[in-house]
Amino acid sequence: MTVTSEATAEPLTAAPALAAVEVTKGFPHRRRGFQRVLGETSFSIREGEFVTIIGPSGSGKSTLLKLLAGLEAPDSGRVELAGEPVTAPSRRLGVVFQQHVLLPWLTAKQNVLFALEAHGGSDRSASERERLAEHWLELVQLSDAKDLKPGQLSGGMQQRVGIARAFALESEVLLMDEPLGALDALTRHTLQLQLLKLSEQEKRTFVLVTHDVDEALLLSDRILVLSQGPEAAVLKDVKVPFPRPRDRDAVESSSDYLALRRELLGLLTSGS
Ligand SMILES: Nc1ncnc2c1ncn2[C@@H]1O[C@H](COP(=O)(O)OP(=O)(O)OP(=O)(O)O)[C@@H](O)[C@H]1O
Repeated sequence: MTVTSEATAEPLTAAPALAAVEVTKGFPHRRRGFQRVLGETSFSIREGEFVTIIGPSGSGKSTLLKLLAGLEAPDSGRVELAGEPVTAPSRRLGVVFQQHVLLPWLTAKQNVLFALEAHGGSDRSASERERLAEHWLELVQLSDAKDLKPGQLSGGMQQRVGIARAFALESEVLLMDEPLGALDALTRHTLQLQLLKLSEQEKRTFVLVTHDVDEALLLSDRILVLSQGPEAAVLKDVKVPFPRPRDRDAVESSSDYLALRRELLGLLTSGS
């Protein structure tokens, strides 16, 4: 099924930071030989926007995020970053995955520093890199644990190191694939608020993949709902109207909240 995206219909008031232009993507399939996962999909994300991609399981959310990150190439169409084609991963596109791969022999701070050194370390002095690492670890409330190694940190703390590391790299766009997906409900709840605060303080563009409708409503300016695959596309582009800065209570007690939540859950279950 190919669904026309409504996302492109909305007038752009700021430069598109990231755009998917008629992208398609498929993979070899055991029985069918080949399966097209994403049908022709187009949308634009403005500079400074927080956009979340939700959709039924297996609809192609992670695949789409990998295309946006330049980690996979589309079969047709293109991804553009500020008008330039994205053909490979770059420092301008940061990525956070569900499982952070922290180097087990390095401390939390050394993990952040290692990434800073690997990604253009020569642009900054050693003391600047130190300052950045400390700054981001403080913002995710890990100053006290900065000298501990991953094996000494809880899952939520490791996830926060990964988030600090991704933010420290200061990419223009931060793409996050279920960054809180592997966490227990309470830790997830707390980290959602930290992510909200960080994203509101930072002037950059965010793209999040999540299964969690409440997380999407709390964090996003816009939610792109993917249709049920195969050949998924953007079924609906939902604007999230809650004013910023946000807090969870204000968002969840807003008169629009329940209606939007119901609409999103309806779209996810109907998928068409
Ligand atoms: N490298 C690959 N090779 C073959 N098939 C793949 C590959 N990557 C993804 N797929 C298939 O593409 C489809 C979409 O996968 P994807 O992980 O993008 O979906 P998703 O919406 O992120 O799923 P979920 O919500 O369950 O995480 C699935 O059927 C998956 O098996």
